[in-house]
Amino acid sequence: MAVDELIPIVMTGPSGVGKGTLIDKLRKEYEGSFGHIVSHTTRKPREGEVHGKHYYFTTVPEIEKDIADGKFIEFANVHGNYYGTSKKALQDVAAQGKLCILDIDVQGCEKVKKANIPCKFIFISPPDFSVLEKRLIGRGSETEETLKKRLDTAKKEMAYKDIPGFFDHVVVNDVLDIAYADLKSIISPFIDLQKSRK
Ligand SMILES: Nc1ncnc2c1ncn2[C@@H]1O[C@H](COP(=O)(O)OP(=O)(O)OP(=O)(O)O)[C@@H](O)[C@H]1O
Repeated sequence: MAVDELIPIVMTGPSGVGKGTLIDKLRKEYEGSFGHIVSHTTRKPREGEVHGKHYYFTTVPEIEKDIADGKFIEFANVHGNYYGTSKKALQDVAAQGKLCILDIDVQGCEKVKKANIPCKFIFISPPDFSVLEKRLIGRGSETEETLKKRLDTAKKEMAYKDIPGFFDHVVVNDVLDIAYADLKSIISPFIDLQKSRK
């Protein structure tokens, strides 16, 4: 498949499915092809997360003002925290001739679609629901309360993958290497295009 436009790649899927893990692998293998889009969030930093690198950590009043000013292409309030991608963050990456990869939730995808921004939409799905719970517990990032919230949200998000035409691709993340190979086959035409434009 040939592509002729360096459109952003949007990865979504329930919390704990492995989006971050897959994106990290892509970034390692194709170092230099992907720009770094720094999202904004009002959640507290996890250990090791750096402001301006992993996220712009911001406050609710600040992000609400920027959203009202139309500075975000998508944003969502997930589990009581805002997450969003500013237009400027995408422009910064495009200006460097790099490929954008967005890790956003399903609500964010809806907003990007409504904003008519052309993107490649990829849903990362768990093989089954119990796997999600295991991965979230295994990651050690959740309290009992946030785990329940994430799993409740995940149930709703999973329904979207079956909406005809909503996603361009669904990748099942069961065995990591197989999921990664599937993802690579979808993304490699974009990598080729990005490299040819250097
Ligand atoms: N195929 C896989 N098999 C087993 N474990 C996996 C697999 N993919 C990811 N994991 C593990 O599952 C946990 C959740 O993965 P990750 O943090 O990448 O999820 P995420 O979708 O980015 O979540 P969030 O949206 O909450 O950031 C991590 O501990 C990761 O190492």
